[in-house]
Amino acid sequence: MEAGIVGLPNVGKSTLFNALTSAGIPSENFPFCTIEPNVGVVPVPDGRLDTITQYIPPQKVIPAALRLVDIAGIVKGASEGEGLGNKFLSHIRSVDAILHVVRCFEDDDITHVDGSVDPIRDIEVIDTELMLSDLATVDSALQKAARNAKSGDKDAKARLALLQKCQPVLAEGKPIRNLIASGSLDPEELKALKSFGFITAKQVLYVANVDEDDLHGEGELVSRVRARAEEEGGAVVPVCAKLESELAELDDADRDEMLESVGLEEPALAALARAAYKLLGYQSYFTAGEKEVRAWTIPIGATAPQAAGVIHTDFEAKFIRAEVYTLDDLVQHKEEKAIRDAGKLRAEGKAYVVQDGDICHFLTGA
Ligand SMILES: Nc1ncnc2c1ncn2[C@@H]1O[C@H](COP(=O)(O)OP(=O)(O)OP(=O)(O)O)[C@@H](O)[C@H]1O
Ligand SMILES: [Mg+2]
Repeated sequence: MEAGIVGLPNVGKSTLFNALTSAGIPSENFPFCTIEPNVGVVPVPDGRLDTITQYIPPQKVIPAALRLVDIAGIVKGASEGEGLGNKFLSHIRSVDAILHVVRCFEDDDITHVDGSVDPIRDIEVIDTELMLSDLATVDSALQKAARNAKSGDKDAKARLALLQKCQPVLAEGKPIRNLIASGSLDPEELKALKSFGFITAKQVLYVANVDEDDLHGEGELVSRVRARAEEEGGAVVPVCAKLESELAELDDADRDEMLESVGLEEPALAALARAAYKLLGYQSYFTAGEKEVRAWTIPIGATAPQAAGVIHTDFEAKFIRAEVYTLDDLVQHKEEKAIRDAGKLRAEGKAYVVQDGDICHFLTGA
């Protein structure tokens, strides 16, 4: 899973990225501090991995990973080449989801490019640029599709028809995700849509970058962002990027102490990852053995062969069956052999829909 971080300049994107990835890239109080995009991989915290490793101690534990792309701040006019934004938008065309960092902290020492803190205005500036950028994409794709469709090719005609549905939505100032949410596209069209890399087709998770004294996001500014997210079926996670970056520098014991002293149960990454999973309709299953215990990310509803295909593309086609048990089975019986002896190790076929938290072995053919 890959998420792209967007937002106005100087709102805390790189601070957040650093806190999550411990990458130590520059995050200073001046707009456009980031120029080249930064890519980092963060492990997704999952307490179930700890439970599994209590019973099946492995040589290594591999949590699910979230790839983050931190790009330059986007300003008004970015889609036409203002600021640094335009060129960098291309770096987020392939991500699965957008993390939109919105400034919700008041601090006179930190420059706001528009002079005041106003999260909804800021969101609209970014949304407009993303829509204009998609509109440019749709316009050039339309020309190409129209040329190709002249040959009478069926696929080319379908692409043209799809683009003709997208164009008016964007021209009206609406994101493509509204078109998706309206349910008027069929599965074929939804699949084809991906190939265009529209930024506004992606789900958005708002990261409300809050003051140190509003860590739970109960303030007025965050509630405005929350209302906005609800309107579009998105979600908001309050994060104090500054505090998170301080937490990231500490060792485990000091971190727990600091979390307790500020009244937080966990670093924001855990909540962020959970929200991103939920928004994207993702879940995890596990593989567990002496060599490694590992979490894998799959869409809700994935069948056993599709889940196996995440491990290795060949496994999907070569899938024979899966042996599946649950975390509860493991806690109750303490080892796999006992689970098998108790008749709880289920043999599942191609149609099995993998459930969140399943522990699986896949049997595959040559
Ligand atoms: N929650 C917060 N409270 C107070 N200050 C913050 C908070 N989050 C970030 N800052 C400060 O805001 C400044 C800008 O942060 P950062 O460089 O991460 O922004 P950015 O969005 O990456 O900017 P650019 O688009 O220029 O790359 C830094 O000085 C940082 O310490
Ligand atoms: Mg930055």
